[in-house]
Formats: sequence, C-alpha cells, structure tokens
Amino acid sequence: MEQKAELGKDLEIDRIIHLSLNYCIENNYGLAVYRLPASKTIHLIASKHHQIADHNNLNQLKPGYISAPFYDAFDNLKYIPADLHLTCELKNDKFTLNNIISGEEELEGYLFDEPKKVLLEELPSPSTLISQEKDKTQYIEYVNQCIEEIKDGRFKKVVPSRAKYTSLPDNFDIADLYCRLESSFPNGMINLIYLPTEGLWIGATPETLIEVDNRETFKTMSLAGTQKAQEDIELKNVLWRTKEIEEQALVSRYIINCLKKIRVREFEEEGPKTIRSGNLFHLMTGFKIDMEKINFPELGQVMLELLHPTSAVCGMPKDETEQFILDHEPINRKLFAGFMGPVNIDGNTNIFVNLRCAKIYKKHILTYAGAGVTIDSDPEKEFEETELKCQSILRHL
Ligand SMILES: C=C(O[C@@H]1C=C(C(=O)O)C=C[C@H]1O)C(=O)O
Repeated sequence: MEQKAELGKDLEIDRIIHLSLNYCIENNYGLAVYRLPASKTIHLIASKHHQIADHNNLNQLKPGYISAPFYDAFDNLKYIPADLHLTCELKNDKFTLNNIISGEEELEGYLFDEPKKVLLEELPSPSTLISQEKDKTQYIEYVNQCIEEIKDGRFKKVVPSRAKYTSLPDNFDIADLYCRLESSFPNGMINLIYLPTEGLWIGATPETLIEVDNRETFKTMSLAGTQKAQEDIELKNVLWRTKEIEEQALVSRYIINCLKKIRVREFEEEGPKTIRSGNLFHLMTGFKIDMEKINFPELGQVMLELLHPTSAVCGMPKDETEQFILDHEPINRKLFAGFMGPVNIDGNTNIFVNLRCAKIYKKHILTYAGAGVTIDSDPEKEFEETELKCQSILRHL
C-alpha cells in the first residue's frame, strides 16, 4: 500500500477523474468524487457493490457515499461503500493524490494506466429535447398555477422546477468542469456521481441537509431567498426584500417544527445571514444541536427523514405540495433536490440537498433549478432566477 501511495504522488485530479470514470462506466461501478465546503481535500469513493440502503441504518453503515432522488427518496437510497477511497490534497494550485485510505486492487491499478479521453460516448443521449421557448412558456404557466394554489389558500409556498438542455462544447472535459466548480464555489459541496442506474451527475450545492460531526454535534440549515451576487458589497450590507425574508423564515419555521415533533428544544440558531454561492447570494440560518447533551445518537437519521424534502425545494405544507409537484411538474427531478453525501467518513456524515446540479449526456448537459414561489411572486422573475441557478453551472463549461 505504501508503495502505491508513494507512486500516486504524480497523479493529478483530472487524470484520476478520467481514469476512474472510464473504469466505473465500463465495469458498472458506482463512483463519487466530492469536496466538502471550505476544504482542501477531494475524496474519491468507488465500488462495484453499490446497493439500496436502509435509511434507518445510516449510523451502522460502513464508510461510503449515499445518493437519493427527490421522489421516494427513502425507498431509492443508493449507497456506494468506500471499497476504494482515496484523497487528493491541494498543493501549489494542484490537487494531487495524497492518500489511499482503502484499496480496491483492480481499479487502483488502473489509475496508473495511460490517460485516455473520458468515455462520454458511452453515455446515452437525452430522450427528449425541449426548445428554449417552450421551456420558458411552460415554466411560467406552471408558476402561475402555483400562485393560483397559494391564492386559493391551499399552500403557503411551492418550489416549481425546470430543467434546461444545453449542447456540450466539442472540447468539453468533465474534469475541467469539476475543477472550475471547485474554485468558483469555495463554500459549496462539489460533487460528481456516477451510478449505472442514474448516469453521470455533477454539481456544486450550497445547502447542508444534515451534518453529524463525531457522533456529537448535529447541524442543519435553512437556505432560501436568491439574488445575483454583486462584487463590490460586503455580505453584511446585502439588502433583501420582504418576499425573500418571509420565504426563508418559512424554511426556518419548518425546521423548528421538525425539531418540535421529536421534542428537541435545545438548539442554537444563528442567522439569517447572507451567504455567497458562486454567482448568487442566499439567506441562511444555521441550526446546531449537542447530541450528547440531549442523549440522541440517532438524531441525524431521524432528522433526515423528517426534513426531506424541505420547504426550500418542495413547499408548505409538505405532503400537499409534494403531491402537487408530482402531478403538475413537467419534468422528472430524478437526483435534483434529492440528497447525497459521505456517511461515516472519519466519523462524520455530511448530507447535502442536491442543488446546482446537472446530468451529463453524450453531447448534452441537463441543468436543473427551482425557485421558491409565494403569494408575492412574479413568474417572469422566478424564471430568471432559475436561469441564474442554471448558469451557475453552465458558465463554467
Ligand atoms: C431550488 C433551488 O434552490 C433553493 C431555493 C432557493 C430560493 O428559492 O431562493 C434558494 C436556495 C435553495 O434553497 C435550486 O437551486 O434549484
């Protein structure tokens, strides 16, 4: 093992992504490459034993990576055990292989093979392509339907979503895109996932769903409200309209209600404050709980089930808006607005809402985005907001 780690010092992240992705696509492995917010370490996890996992059993899972779709998340929670787990560290502006934590001989050996162009050719083409014009009119009509439901008093908030097809440039390189996202979203969770059943996805999400550190501390956040980031302003001076302040407060209230359901009263709340995610600003409130103090070791998995899907990606009330989305949304969200992240790696679990993400096809990229609609929404502005969210990935192609 030591000899391989030593050899690995010459391996750079783009080559590791190309070779591991080639291998995983060819051999039906599951792959996750991720970098946690504000970290200088990229992790790569791969295994041929990817499987459906029981969410009630998260604490007992061996180190690995989970990914669940928006719909029926808990029946479709995929788990990639960390049979191969290696890390790359940032040094002199380059991510280079640093450590092989667990080995998987065949794939590990393959990483030292000759570099090849990544096998996007092996990926399918999308089954339908929607014209840009139709995409916009369809979305605006859908937002209007949401506003009607709110006016009729059935919902307080709904988060309608759309998906945008764009052709990939001829010189597209998945590893280049990964590295650009990495430097553009210092506080985002940068992720690339390949699962034979889901295809290839890439993203840079700003939203933590649940974080459990050392089995001691639980964290979550309420994130909502969006505006285009300005360069010449300090975060503390960013101004927000009442619409966004109320929209984000609804998400905070939703989290507090989930905590009430399980009688957790002792929590720290910080915010709301403005955070930056690439080209956007959002409002964020952080929640923190001392799990040891309240003697609740299962809090992470219990809260995961209560929180998903939060009103940042679904709506209020939860069950009714989820059904409405299922019945009316013209797209299938698949992994978008689901959740994913590493479990039990170094004793920590970091699950994120899968936002600012895209599915990669043979010659196209499909970016997904939603916008929080309330009684004060202007459909045209909500469409523009989803455009900005899609651009947070597309501008790095
Ligand atoms: C739904 C998305 O983002 C969520 C919705 C937001 C909003 O409505 O302002 C902001 C951040 C996220 O919680 C998305 O990125 O597609």
